[in-house]
Amino acid sequence: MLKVDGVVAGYQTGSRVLDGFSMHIKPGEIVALLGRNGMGKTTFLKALMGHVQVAQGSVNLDGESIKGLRPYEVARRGVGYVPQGREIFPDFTVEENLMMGLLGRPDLPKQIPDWAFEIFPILDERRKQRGGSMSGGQQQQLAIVRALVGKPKLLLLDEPSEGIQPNIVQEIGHVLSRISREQGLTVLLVEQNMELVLGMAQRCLFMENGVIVHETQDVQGLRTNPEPIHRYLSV
Ligand SMILES: Nc1ncnc2c1ncn2[C@@H]1O[C@H](COP(=O)(O)OP(=O)(O)OP(=O)(O)O)[C@@H](O)[C@H]1O
Repeated sequence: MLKVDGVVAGYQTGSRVLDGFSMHIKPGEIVALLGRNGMGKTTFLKALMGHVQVAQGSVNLDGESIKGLRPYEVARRGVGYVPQGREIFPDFTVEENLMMGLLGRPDLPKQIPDWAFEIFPILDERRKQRGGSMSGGQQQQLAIVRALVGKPKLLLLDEPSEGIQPNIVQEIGHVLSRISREQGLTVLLVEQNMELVLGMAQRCLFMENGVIVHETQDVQGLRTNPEPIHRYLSV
């Protein structure tokens, strides 16, 4: 469903944070993208979304190029993005934040669907509460549901566990795995928390200096043979 070939991208002209980056994801798959700080994981998600310009290479979603599209156009093609740090609107209520998730999808009804409040029940209890007054974990749940109300077929998550208590991390993992299983949602997860990765991912890609350097299909095998984790993630 997503096929990326030879992507070169960076922040200044000529910079190659992504240096010929290639990967693919099958429909309904949950793939983790792993690597040390500064290797280009966030840059890749930004390049997919159109926040960072792709200088070379191709980016195809369901056989159609999304390279060079603006972020709102990428969202309309069915890509949801939960950025690092969540970036919810702190002065808006839970409901208002969720409405923002519908803004990019003029084809959908301008009403938050009931199911949005069933994904994480805490959001139903806190409908009228300001996003900024909630815990980090609740804000992350809000950011995820805000992306889901736009009905993405591919969800990009950038370090969703960062700064969040373990029980909420676990709940997020369970919920997204279930949605993927039941509804065929494809997920690309950038994450440092190996418990979340091992609990969710069906395939792991290890990234170094702007390219994928290793792939493992046997995610559970990383528990008994963590050598790639040590090699590509330890500092
Ligand atoms: N806005 C920016 N302007 C210029 N350079 C940037 C910018 N954002 C990131 N970089 C640089 O691009 C490189 C890759 O950063 P990126 O954030 O993609 O790494 P990462 O693998 O996601 O790591 P982290 O876990 O620290 O977020 C780093 O060298 C970083 O300094």
